[in-house]
Amino acid sequence: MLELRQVGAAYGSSHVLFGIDLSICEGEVVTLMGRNGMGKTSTVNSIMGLLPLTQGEIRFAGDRISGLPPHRIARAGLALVPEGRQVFPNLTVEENLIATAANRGGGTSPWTLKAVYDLFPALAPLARRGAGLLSGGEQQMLAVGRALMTNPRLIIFDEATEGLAPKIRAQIWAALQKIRSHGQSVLVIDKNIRMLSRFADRHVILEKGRVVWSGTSGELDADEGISTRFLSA
Ligand SMILES: Nc1ncnc2c1ncn2[C@@H]1O[C@H](COP(=O)(O)OP(=O)(O)OP(=O)(O)O)[C@@H](O)[C@H]1O
Repeated sequence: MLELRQVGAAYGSSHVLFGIDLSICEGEVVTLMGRNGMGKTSTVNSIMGLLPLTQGEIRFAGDRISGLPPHRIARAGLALVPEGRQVFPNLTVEENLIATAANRGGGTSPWTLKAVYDLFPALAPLARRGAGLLSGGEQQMLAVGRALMTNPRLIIFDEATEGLAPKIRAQIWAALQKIRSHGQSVLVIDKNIRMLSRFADRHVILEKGRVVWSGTSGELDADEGISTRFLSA
């Protein structure tokens, strides 16, 4: 469904990605891991059309999407829950959810307002509250809900639990498990390797803008050295 072939990218003259290969099949959950500054967010930005490619190509659902503007890529069925929970602060919770509503994936049981409130019961009583007045955890739930309301073919979570209190973090992980059980294809970036190995099918580890390891959760669990070599601080 998503395929990156030999993707390179740069911020101006500063090259940060060097020939990334990555693929995600329908219904698969794949993680992108690596220490700080290794290129995870840059890879996501390349997929979403926010960072131009210097080499390679990105295909999604059979079509080439690299080179398209971000709104066209989103319309093709890709949704991003970015780092730092971006919601419209001047709209209410419900307006935020409705603002993005669509059925881009064309699924038969699309996400609706009710389904999002069932997923995050804490949001329902806040429906008419301005999103800018929510706590960090509530804003993150809303950011996930907004992405789901587009009914994407593939949803990308970039550090969705970063900086949240443990209780809220657990709620977001529980929601991600439910989203996954809907058969949703997911690309997830997070530092919690234990949660990721339980949650995902496959993993891709980046180091200095290159893929240095990829494999299944079983392979990751079987070799503790991988985590020490590529992930620990
Ligand atoms: N806007 C930017 N301009 C110039 N260089 C950037 C920019 N954003 C990121 N970089 C550089 O690109 C490289 C990869 O950064 P990136 O944010 O993709 O890493 P990351 O793996 O997502 O890290 P983190 O976990 O800290 O978010 C780093 O060397 C970083 O300094």
